[in-house]
Amino acid sequence: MALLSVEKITAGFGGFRALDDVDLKVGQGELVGLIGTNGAGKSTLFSVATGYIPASSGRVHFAGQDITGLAVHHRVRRGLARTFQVPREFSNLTVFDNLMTAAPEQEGEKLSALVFSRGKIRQEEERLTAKVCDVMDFLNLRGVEGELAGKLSGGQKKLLELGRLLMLEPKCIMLDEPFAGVNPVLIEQLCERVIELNQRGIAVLIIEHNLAELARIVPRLYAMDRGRVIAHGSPDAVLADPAVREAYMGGVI
Ligand SMILES: Nc1ncnc2c1ncn2[C@@H]1O[C@H](COP(=O)(O)OP(=O)(O)OP(=O)(O)O)[C@@H](O)[C@H]1O
Repeated sequence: MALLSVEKITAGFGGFRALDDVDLKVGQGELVGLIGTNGAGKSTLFSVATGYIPASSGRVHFAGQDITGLAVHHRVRRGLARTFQVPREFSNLTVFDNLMTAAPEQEGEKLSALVFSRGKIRQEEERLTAKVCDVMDFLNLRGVEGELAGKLSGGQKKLLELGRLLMLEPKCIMLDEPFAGVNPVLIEQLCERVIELNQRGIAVLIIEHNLAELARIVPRLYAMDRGRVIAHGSPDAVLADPAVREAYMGGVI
């Protein structure tokens, strides 16, 4: 059974249909790519799957449950989380604090904390600090932990955004153009991290325009055009598909 299953999804903006009867599946621990020309509907599909935009018809299942009507934070709690094309870090907070604030629930912030012992709150803070340190080590962000996030390079912001996802302990991450605006050295680093996360069992769905880079790391690809899935399968098969070649530059890829 698929971990994430998007079934016959239609969604749009006003009278415009951005997604038209879209089916897509990501298996447990799978690494899947999603490609398509500008405006094909890729980000909208991410938004529908993660609850930012409602579907007008169709269902979304995650880990065997129907999550179609659930709010974003309930989907996150179940382990489904996404990044955005433009990272959404808190630019006036440090890297460390950005990671700290991404953790799902912090005892020290809850009203019920008033009745918790100080020791318990401190324990929770220590646990979170250790987790932040693990994430920073994993993403090679230790050297900038005290920097304001707004001052980071484009690539470091993408790493931080990935780090904020990891604080949520997700089962499935959806990465929206993780390599866009990132220098080649950091792209390499991001690729390695994504592959390693996947090897640890996290399912990954990646939207990427850098087809060569994507085809190198994913065993399976979906291609979209004008709101519909037009091909899926191995990267070689999808990139050779006539409908895909036609959609991209009239058949020149
Ligand atoms: N908030 C919105 N309001 C109106 N139309 C929108 C909105 N968001 C997206 N669209 C339209 O929906 C269509 C699909 O957009 P979407 O961003 O999902 O495409 P995409 O495949 O992610 O494109 P890109 O690769 O350029 O990011 C486009 O025609 C876009 O203009």
